[in-house]
Amino acid sequence: MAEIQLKSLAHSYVSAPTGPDDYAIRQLDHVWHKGGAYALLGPSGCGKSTMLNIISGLVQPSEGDVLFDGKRVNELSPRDRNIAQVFQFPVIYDSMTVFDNLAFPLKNNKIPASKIKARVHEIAEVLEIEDKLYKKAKNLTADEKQKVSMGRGLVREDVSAILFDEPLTVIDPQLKWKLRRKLKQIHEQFDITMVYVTHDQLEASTFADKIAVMYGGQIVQFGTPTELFERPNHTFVGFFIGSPGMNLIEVQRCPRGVCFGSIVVPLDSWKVEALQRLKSGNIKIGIRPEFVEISAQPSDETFEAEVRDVEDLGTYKIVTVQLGPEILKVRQNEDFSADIGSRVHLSFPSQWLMLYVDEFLIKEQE
Ligand SMILES: Nc1ncnc2c1ncn2[C@@H]1O[C@H](COP(=O)(O)OP(=O)(O)OP(=O)(O)O)[C@@H](O)[C@H]1O
Repeated sequence: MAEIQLKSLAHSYVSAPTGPDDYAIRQLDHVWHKGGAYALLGPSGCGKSTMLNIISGLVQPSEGDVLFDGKRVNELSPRDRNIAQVFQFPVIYDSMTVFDNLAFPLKNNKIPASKIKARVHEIAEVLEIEDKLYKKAKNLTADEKQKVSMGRGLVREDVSAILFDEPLTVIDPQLKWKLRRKLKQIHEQFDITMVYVTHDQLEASTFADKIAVMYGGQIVQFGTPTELFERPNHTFVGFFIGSPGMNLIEVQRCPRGVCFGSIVVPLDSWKVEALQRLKSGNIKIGIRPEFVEISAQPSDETFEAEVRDVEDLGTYKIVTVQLGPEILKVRQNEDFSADIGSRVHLSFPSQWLMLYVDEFLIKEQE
């Protein structure tokens, strides 16, 4: 097991990159700590697989260093880095039995036969494929094959880390949940550094203690699922995490706050000071649908909006409202009711009203 550090890392598939758009990974520093269960979450094309392949050694970074426990490994082959990688589609030998597939990485490392047998049985038991051990892999279902593929990653006790690249894509939806739980359990049992790539926020938050959100070749936030929800560090995190995502409104500077259309939103004094200091005109406010409050009566702190839609989602409702030129989503309890076209009064509690300049969150200490 190792601590994996990425230092001033950048990667371009173009031989002579001319600008940031030519980079699949833009320069970043990041540490995956020893024994952590991490998810790397982001949309298609943001650079997740490139990052995994740089860690495992399948791709050589064009700039920067990869360090395992402080030692530079840029020149080491995947085998010498001792990384296990589980891909989207099962990588197994069809003509071998399940036992031989699982034993293969250990035989390669010259582990004694008795130890191999014990370890293979241990992993097969955890993955619930013990009864398949002496069957040919080609006779397995797609789910079982992927379990074997995962088992080949998990079987080695000496690995620096296990990297999972969307491993549950081929798995039946009902089994996905079970396998994710299983991986979590394996992590707790064996205490291995695991990095799990996905574009599914639910998958990321059920597996990982901490999630790195990637966007446009950058890690825009690294935090717990709660941190990503409550304090999105970048507008993309606000939009991508949550269902529906954060309400984001383009605004202008106004005395004591910001405004859009004829709506003036007062801000805490430290936010106003930050806006005076920062020069950019790219300003947004963000608030999650869960944190917008609706009241029947107006007050000095409310904004009048028009109800456009009320969607009943069983245990809660999503209310769509029009506030000035903007459409917002508000989450309400299942007992909320309002006629379409009726007026409601919204308030934005200041601790949940985020301010973004150039897409990044403005924090109080800045
Ligand atoms: N071998 C390659 N040669 C050239 N460009 C590549 C190569 N592999 C990836 N890219 C480009 O690099 C960028 C990042 O791709 P990458 O596969 O790392 O993203 P991803 O987040 O894993 O996407 P997905 O979820 O679709 O797999 C994309 O623009 C992609 O087109």
